[in-house]
Amino acid sequence: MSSVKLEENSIFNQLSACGHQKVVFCNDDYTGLKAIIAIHDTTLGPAIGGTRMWSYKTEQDALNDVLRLSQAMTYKAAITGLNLGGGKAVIIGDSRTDKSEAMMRRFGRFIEDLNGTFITAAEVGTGTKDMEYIRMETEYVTGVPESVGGSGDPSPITARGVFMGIKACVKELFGTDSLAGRIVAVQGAGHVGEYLVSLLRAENAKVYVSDINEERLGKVAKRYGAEVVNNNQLFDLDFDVYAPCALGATVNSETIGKMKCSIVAGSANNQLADEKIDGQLLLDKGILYAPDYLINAGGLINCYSEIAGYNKKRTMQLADNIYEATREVLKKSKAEKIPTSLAANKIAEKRIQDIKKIKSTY
Ligand SMILES: NC(=O)c1ccc[n+]([C@@H]2O[C@H](COP(=O)([O-])OP(=O)(O)OC[C@H]3O[C@@H](n4cnc5c(N)ncnc54)[C@H](O)[C@@H]3O)[C@@H](O)[C@H]2O)c1
Repeated sequence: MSSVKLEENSIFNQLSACGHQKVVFCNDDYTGLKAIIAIHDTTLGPAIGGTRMWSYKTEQDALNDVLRLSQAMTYKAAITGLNLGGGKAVIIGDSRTDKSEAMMRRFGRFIEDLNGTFITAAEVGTGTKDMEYIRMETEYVTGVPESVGGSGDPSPITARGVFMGIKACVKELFGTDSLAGRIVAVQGAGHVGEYLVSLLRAENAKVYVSDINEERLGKVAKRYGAEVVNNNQLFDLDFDVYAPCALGATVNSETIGKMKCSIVAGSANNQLADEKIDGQLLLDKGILYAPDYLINAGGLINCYSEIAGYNKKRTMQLADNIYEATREVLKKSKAEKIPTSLAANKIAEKRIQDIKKIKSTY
């Protein structure tokens, strides 16, 4: 324990509060690059996480965001059984006007300096083209286009993981994981939503689908034989599974009050508006919630596969493992009478502690 006295709002205190290992501030006046790379935990392997480019109002906002997001990546990798740690990067700026090839390549050189302890991918405000620029300066980047040896669109893998999460919940409640005759409401007919609808329909589930993009909604519904429903009236309907595949925070005290379903399982990030309050509300109401960061881990699995040498069959297998991982979370939640979100966090933390212990021997 250090005897150094730190100011109340010191960065070191902030790092200690969430257990971060390292934060790197990257500055380059020529390209205008101002980035922060946060490495949360590398017990399980190199820290992986996307690079977000955003017009943060203050440096502190950027730091808060990168610390929060990198910690979440540690949990996601741990619970999915991947040998990866958690990290994240943010670039401060407007991705539409401030980005350039030189800036992204300079950022790639900062990543290279970290010698493989941090691997990045595309996130909000960055895309495959940016990853290609970063790749020119470092090999520690994933999510480059298929044409240059990458793994391409992760959405089919993400949908597969969500499908497995739904099946695990259905098994828990109904004793069989067959979806034939079950009713699933998919909110959001985008990349993941469309693949999910196709998997559900292939197993003869009845599917309601909603989206604010009418054209896309109509196309997806027609292609797979799903029923279009009004997004605002979704919770008036009776269905077994609510699959949020559009926005976060759609599971909150108001919507939980209206829900008639018995399962919540979808791809959207941060589905619970307040993890503690809403996790408990769902538990009290007897609604099974498949933690979002577990069942939407397909994107991360895709990146992992890219690092290990892409193999489609192996990648699908890893996504299928989400079934057993979800079963384990549900079992723990039931045994300890705790929300599934908390059960998932505990399982992730235990895996990290266990591996830390075995690595401590010479
Ligand atoms: N693509 C992936 O591999 C992946 C991985 C992990 C998590 N996710 C998360 O899953 C969700 C869906 O991702 P995606 O790649 O399919 O995105 P997408 O942008 O392709 O699709 C989102 C869809 O939701 C619709 N939508 C937006 N607001 C809506 C609203 N209020 N009500 C209903 N529909 C609405 C949009 O019109 C769009 O069709 C996002 O939250 C994303 O962060 C995606």
